[in-house]
Amino acid sequence: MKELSYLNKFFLKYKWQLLPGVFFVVISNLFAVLPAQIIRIAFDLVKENIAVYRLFNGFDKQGLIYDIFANSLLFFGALVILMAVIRGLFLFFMRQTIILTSRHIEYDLKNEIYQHYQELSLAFYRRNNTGDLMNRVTEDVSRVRMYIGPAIMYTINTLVLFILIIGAMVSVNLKLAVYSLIPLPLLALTIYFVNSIINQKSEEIQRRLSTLSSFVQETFSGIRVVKSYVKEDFIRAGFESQSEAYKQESLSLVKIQAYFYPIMLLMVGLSTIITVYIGGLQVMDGRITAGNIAEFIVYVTQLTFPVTSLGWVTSLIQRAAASQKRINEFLKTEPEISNPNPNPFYLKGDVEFKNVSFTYPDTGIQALKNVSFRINKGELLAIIGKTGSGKSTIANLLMRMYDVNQGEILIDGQNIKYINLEAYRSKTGFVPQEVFLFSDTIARNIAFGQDELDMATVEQAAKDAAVYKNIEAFDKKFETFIGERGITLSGGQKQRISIARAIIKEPEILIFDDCLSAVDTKTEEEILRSLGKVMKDKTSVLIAHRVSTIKNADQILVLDEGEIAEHGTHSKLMKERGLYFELYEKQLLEEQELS
Ligand SMILES: Nc1ncnc2c1ncn2[C@@H]1O[C@H](COP(=O)(O)OP(=O)(O)OP(=O)(O)O)[C@@H](O)[C@H]1O
Repeated sequence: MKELSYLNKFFLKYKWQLLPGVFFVVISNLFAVLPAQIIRIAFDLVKENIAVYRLFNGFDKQGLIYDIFANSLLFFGALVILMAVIRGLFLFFMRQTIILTSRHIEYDLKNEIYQHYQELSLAFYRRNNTGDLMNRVTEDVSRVRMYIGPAIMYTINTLVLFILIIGAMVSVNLKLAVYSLIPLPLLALTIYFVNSIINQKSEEIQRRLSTLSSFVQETFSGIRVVKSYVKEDFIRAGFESQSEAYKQESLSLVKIQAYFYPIMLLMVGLSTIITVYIGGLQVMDGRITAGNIAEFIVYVTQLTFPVTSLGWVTSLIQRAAASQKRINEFLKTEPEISNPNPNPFYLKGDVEFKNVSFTYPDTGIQALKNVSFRINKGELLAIIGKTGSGKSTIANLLMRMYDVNQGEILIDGQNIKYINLEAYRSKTGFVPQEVFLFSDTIARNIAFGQDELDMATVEQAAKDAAVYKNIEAFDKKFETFIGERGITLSGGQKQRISIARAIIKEPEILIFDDCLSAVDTKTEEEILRSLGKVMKDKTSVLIAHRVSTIKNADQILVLDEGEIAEHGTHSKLMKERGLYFELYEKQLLEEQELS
């Protein structure tokens, strides 16, 4: 319950919508209780009038008495209908205020969580899986809304109705009131237990369903592997057993649900029988009228739904509290990387690593050890090294996806931790190793970093990334849709679109993380030639596996197990006859064998 207090700020924000809602609940309940009293008056009237009518047996006036009697009954009937209509009107207002507000709060909460997600650093996304992130912003928020809307509305409704009805019952006859109310707490308890079981079962079904969907999603994404290994039957059997488990859970839920209504009706029936029996005794003793019994039966029926909702509401609140706890866990997670400095920052492009060491926080893998180098504005630094030697880690640190453990990274002479991060990132073009393109048009994918789509610059960026001709060859050219609903691009095309996206920002620093791996050496040369123009006067970091890609760089770093093994220009490193030289010779040999 403590967790739910997080929502109080929203209640405060929407108090002028919620307070009238509470008022409408009270009024609607008043009109729910009044008809019972009208029914009592009408009932007693029927009894008295029948006696009077019989008295006039054989007299002319008997017809007149009948007319008066019938008209007054019609009048009471109309009154009950009127009350129901007025009640309906206020119930409508009640929903329009309370339930509507709950939707507003749901919207605010979703946006707050999403906003917070975006502030969290890469390490957070490594720790938590996407499914979990999605669930908290959708499923959990929906459960919390059930507390804000229906749970609160029904709680107030039940409270008000209880006070009004029990007050009315006690004022008529205390003994009858106590007896007819006895089965109701039992009903509330039973509903609570049945509901808890239903919730447990529903959650289990939900879990089974998501396992089933993940299974289907994964097997369809990997359908090429499934088919090539002729594993269709094996996969089908897996699907069947997952479906069977889902079916069994669903069947057991249906069984429990089948108990729900009979139990409820049994308890209500018990209350009515007790009311009629004890009420009858009281009428015989002359303490109440027969009309009072009718009045009490209406009261008991009216209490049924609120009592039922009491059990339901309790489990709703429990579920909402558990969901809010999960949401709070994420909301209270502090971003490890934050923007410390809102002052404007105009990036020039000098970069320096000073004795940088870095260990990944979750795995404890030390990826860099005492790395130092300096790149002046306009220079090209190339990084080469075995797989896992720490090349991408340098790119990650340069984008400040993580903070270093030891040493410092200086940008234009200032520590990267203290400069305006947004200003810095917006002037740094990063092409990651794993290309990610959105399910959107090619034009919008390239223009991702732009505030407004400008086709002239999009086309220029495509030309600079040497992908323009490929795009022009598509039917819809730059309007071609890519991703799940669109065409499938080749690995090399994707890489070049990703490059175009980075250079369209006109960045001062460019980082290419092994983004030419999927193109042949001829295309690679073409890309490097056209990129040469873009990279002129800009600071660039080029991570590559092929020596041919990087030999013209101003400086080359050779990394080995997180350390700089060699550092210098191509000719210097060739003279040293170390790792770089070995790599060069090996790759030269491979190329000769291929050609
Ligand atoms: N996000 C991460 N969390 C934990 N450990 C990581 C993470 N990324 C990389 N590592 C580890 O850090 C080390 C250096 O990895 P890095 O990606 O920098 O190597 P690389 O030289 O770029 O390799 P490749 O050429 O294969 O891309 C590896 O041992 C890797 O397992």
